[in-house]
Amino acid sequence: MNPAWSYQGNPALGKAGAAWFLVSKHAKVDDPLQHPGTGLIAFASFGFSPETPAVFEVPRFLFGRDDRGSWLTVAYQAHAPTPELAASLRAEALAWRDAAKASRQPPRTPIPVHAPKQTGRTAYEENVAAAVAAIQAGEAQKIVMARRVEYSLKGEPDPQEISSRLAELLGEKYPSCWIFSIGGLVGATPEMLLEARDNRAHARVLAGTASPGENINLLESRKNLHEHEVAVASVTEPLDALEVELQTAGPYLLNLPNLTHLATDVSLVIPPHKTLFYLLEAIHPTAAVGGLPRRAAVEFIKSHEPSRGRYAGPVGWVDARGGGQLALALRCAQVEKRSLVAWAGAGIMADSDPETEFAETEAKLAPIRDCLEID
Ligand SMILES: C=C(O[C@@H]1C=C(C(=O)O)C=C[C@H]1O)C(=O)O
Repeated sequence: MNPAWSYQGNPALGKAGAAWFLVSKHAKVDDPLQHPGTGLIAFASFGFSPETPAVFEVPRFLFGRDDRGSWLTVAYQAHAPTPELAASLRAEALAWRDAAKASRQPPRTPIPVHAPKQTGRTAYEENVAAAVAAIQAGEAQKIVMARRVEYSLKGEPDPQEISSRLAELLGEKYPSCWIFSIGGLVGATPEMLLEARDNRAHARVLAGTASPGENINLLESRKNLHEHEVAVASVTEPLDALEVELQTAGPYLLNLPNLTHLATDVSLVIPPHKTLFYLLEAIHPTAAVGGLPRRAAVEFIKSHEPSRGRYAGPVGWVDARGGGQLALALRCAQVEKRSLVAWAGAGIMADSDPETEFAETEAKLAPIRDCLEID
């Protein structure tokens, strides 16, 4: 279904924010509920780097639900909106909802795929060794290296159905994570880049990981604590430079079904007349997915990895009141016509071991792998 509004091209986050500000300012919004998720909403998924085209759009119809109830939002563009037009769109939306309810309850059974042709293990371990060498040579302090794994889908897949099924399965298996499905990128992420409501925002920074069977106490591991500190500083330092008032709480242990992370919460006050996008542009990519210094790490990533697409980019939704949630697109896969492309990465420091880092990416692929039936 065509969106009511979409941003074309590959915007820098600040530009996307400016476009959204204009749309929000000029839109006529009738929203009797006025709570998070109601009113004018856009779904957004940006690339890890600005060369990747973003998906940023207002759906024509949106069915929302929270613990207070459910609602329907209809969005449209018209020069001279009339009550008749609104009524006919509402009728169309309800018919669409009923048809969707009747036809497709995605089965909650694993998605059949072929085993990947290659794990990419050797290439990944070589990349990690190269990153360690670059760090030891003083080119950077931390570089996050990621790998992509492609599963081909069996049978005659319907990408829309695969996306809904993957989102359902992830929601069931990873209830404490943020589930997203935007433009075929589907995942269950534990990391919140920035969520905003009124003039307050909040981030959850993750870095430092213990995989199952790895017998370490992250809160006593110098390597992991240092890796974590670097990631937290990559969020707080740019915000301090913008004179944003902030507080941090952490590190603490975040236990997930597949692994444990070191986590720090950052709370901040959004400066007057500034938006979520303005702050995002200052911190993305954080050292949780890029590295330190940011520019050197991103250059290294670009010269050693294929394009990450929208993996490790901001993903979520924004409203017209300056609120929203933009998480980091991790633990996710891009659904293509005949394949599913999953990504996972790990933060590399001077003393990282390629085999251990590979094992960590395997653990980070678990959420996607848990939803597949691999032959
Ligand atoms: C890069 C990923 O995860 C990030 C890297 C982490 C680490 O290296 O310890 C931990 C959490 C995430 O910030 C990923 O899941 O692909």
